[in-house]
Amino acid sequence: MAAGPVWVAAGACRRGKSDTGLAGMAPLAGAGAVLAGAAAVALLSAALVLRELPLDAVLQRAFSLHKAHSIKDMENTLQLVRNIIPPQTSKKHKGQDGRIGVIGGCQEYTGAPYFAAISALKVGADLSHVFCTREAAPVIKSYSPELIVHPVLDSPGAVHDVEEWLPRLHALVVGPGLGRDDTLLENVKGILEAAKARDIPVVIDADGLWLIAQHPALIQGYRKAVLTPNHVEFSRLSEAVLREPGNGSDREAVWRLSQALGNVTVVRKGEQDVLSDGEQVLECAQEGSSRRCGGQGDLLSGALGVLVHWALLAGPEKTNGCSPLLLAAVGACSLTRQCSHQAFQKHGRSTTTTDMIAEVGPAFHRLFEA
Ligand SMILES: NC(=O)C1=CN([C@@H]2O[C@H](COP(=O)(O)OP(=O)(O)OC[C@H]3O[C@@H](n4cnc5c(N)ncnc54)[C@H](OP(=O)(O)O)[C@@H]3O)[C@@H](O)[C@H]2O)[C@@H](O)CC1
Ligand SMILES: Nc1ncnc2c1ncn2[C@@H]1O[C@H](COP(=O)(O)OP(=O)(O)OP(=O)(O)O)[C@@H](O)[C@H]1O
Ligand SMILES: [Mg+2]
Repeated sequence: MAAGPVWVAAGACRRGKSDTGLAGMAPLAGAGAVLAGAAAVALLSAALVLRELPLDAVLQRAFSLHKAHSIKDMENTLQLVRNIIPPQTSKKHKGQDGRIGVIGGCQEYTGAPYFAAISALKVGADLSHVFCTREAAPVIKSYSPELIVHPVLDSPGAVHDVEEWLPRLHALVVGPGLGRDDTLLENVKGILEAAKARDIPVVIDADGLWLIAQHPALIQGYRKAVLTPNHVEFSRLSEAVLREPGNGSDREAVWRLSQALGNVTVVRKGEQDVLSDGEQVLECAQEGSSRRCGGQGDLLSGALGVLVHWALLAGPEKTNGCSPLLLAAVGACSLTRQCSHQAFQKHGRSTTTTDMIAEVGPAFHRLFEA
């Protein structure tokens, strides 16, 4: 089996809540690691409840206590990601493995929504829709016959036009190539409200995060939302929500932002990805590449849209009580970095996101099926 992601986990995944916020341990391999992880999280939870230790001291202790077990946790976490992947059988019909909608695509940016939507298909969704502006539609359609492209995002009835499709969609990816036009952002506000009303999970990235920084209440407390900020987007969000610049590379800042947003899952991308649902903090340092071409975050957001659907569908017995969105984010982060790593080995300095998307199949197999 390929070396999995290098994880430093504040605590292994756990089964539901009890009075300490922890409950029965995962009956999985590496139980020792799970116990250590649980101890770390219990320590964190207890300290937070008692407010006796400053959080950073608790986090440091949690992480140091846990470092020794991170390999076991890493295997444990990766196994949990594998658990949520639906089997491929002849008994399924088109759409059952996922129908994903990407909300984004405007005159300036047509690549980002394409990258997100095609990545969702390559990960294993059956159908991938893009809801973009009228002028972006023919361009995105020209990239790929596999995508179903709706030129509605700047129409007067944009919210209604998208809302009509929501009953047929399992998850939305909001923001790739959206741009910051006020009318479009206003339409996306309505689309987010409609998605929440239907309990549809949403991945929010790129200019979708620009919108959230202006109106955090849009997703406050919506635990089926995952935010995927890069460094700059994280600072904007942290400034808007916590009134502090937020050093995105430290775990506490990510944990705080998730907490402040009501346990919305936050994935702060970077040299290491830091992930938190406001209860646990995970880090992914899966070897990626030193190539920083645009579009890699779009690959991640598209992959995440599918994995979120699968994780929620799998149910707690498969996720062992771990947050399904956090697990899905772990999977998407490690997959994106593995794609980057594999593509860079072949193309070096000339690697593009298109090359990375071509690696989704082999990278997925290597991480989750081999
Ligand atoms: N082919 C396409 O269609 C693509 C379209 N895309 C779409 O573009 C839209 C805007 O996206 P964006 O990422 O440029 O965001 P934005 O906040 O304007 O950046 C402002 C400043 O932040 C910095 N900076 C940027 N990234 C950083 C990072 N990772 N880590 C650290 N710093 C970073 C950098 O600052 P500088 O280096 O200039 O000082 C930059 O100038 C969005 O809708 C997206 O989906 C992209 O997905 C790519 C492919
Ligand atoms: N310094 C780094 N070293 C290794 N991997 C990195 C580094 N910075 C980011 N990554 C990885 O690159 C991917 C995209 O992260 P990035 O911060 O570029 O997102 P983004 O700016 O939203 O990308 P996009 O251009 O699609 O908008 C993620 O998988 C992240 O883990
Ligand atoms: Mg981005």
